[in-house]
Amino acid sequence: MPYVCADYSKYKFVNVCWNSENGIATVTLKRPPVNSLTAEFLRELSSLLLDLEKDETQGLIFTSEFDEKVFSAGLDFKELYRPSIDHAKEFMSLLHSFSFRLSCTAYPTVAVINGHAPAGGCIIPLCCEYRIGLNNFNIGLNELKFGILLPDWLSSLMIHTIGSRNAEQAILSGTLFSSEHALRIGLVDEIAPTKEVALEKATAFLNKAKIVNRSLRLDAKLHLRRPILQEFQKDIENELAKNVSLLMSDKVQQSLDAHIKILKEKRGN
Ligand SMILES: CCCCC/C=C\C/C=C\C/C=C/C(=O)SCCNC(=O)CCNC(=O)[C@H](O)C(C)(C)COP(=O)(O)OP(=O)(O)OC[C@H]1O[C@@H](n2cnc3c(N)ncnc32)[C@H](O)[C@@H]1OP(=O)(O)O
Repeated sequence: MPYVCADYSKYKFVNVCWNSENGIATVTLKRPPVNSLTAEFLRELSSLLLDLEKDETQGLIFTSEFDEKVFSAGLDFKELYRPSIDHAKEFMSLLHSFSFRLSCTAYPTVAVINGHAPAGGCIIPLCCEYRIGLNNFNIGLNELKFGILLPDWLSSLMIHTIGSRNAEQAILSGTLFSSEHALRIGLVDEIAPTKEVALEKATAFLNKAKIVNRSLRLDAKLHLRRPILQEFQKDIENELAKNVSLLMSDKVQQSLDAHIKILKEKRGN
């Protein structure tokens, strides 16, 4: 029977509920207000994956504390506006390593998407093996709309999930899909009426995975995900440098500035 060694209470931006009967960890993202990804958050998430691996977790469910509002708003605009070059490099490297690690975990993974998941907010769900959405949320890689070229590994995750034709149309048009549309194109696997039902469905998916030998399953997962994993590992230094220079470019910085202003105006700040 699995047992917990790591001290999960040390984490600031996630709540980990580890079920010692079935070895399933439910990880609730709770970085207010919208679970946007900062370097500190990514560092924490990466360290969490290592702890879960050491504890021989049998399955992982990601969900958000901000139920029916937002799963994750993607990369943190405010942190990425006029960063130092060192911070930009560190951020891109953390984003890359966390996404890679989540894509090839030894244990099965599910995202319960209980709120909006635009742009980088879709990264965790796409790295997971299975996605369950609630109604009335938007999800998609809409980066091109605000002048951000996706890293190859991220396009590749989308292609793996919804197929090349759908991915081409989705990425090139920068579409944010409603939950019903996301279900039709396979961006989510199921829709649930409530978070509780979604968590039950997630557990059912993870229980199904248990009937397969763990190490055989991992071999098969790595084989089936080889095209994505190759994109992650391809020319890493060059890819990271490309993303850093895109982030530091005037065009992207102006776009971030405009977005921050739009969000401020929306709140009447
Ligand atoms: C930029 C990177 C370039 C480098 C390229 C290299 C690699 C790229 C790899 C991946 C690309 C990914 C890019 C991204 O993810 S960019 C971020 C895209 N995200 C968005 O466009 C979402 C913007 N937010 C929203 O649409 C809405 O906030 C929401 C998520 C739908 C929630 O709406 P709601 O009405 O519930 O809340 P508010 O809008 O009032 O917001 C509340 C609060 O949150 C702040 N906030 C929202 N989004 C972000 C964010 N992404 N980063 C930081 N802060 C955010 C908002 O400002 C409000 O703050 P306040 O202080 O006013 O309370």
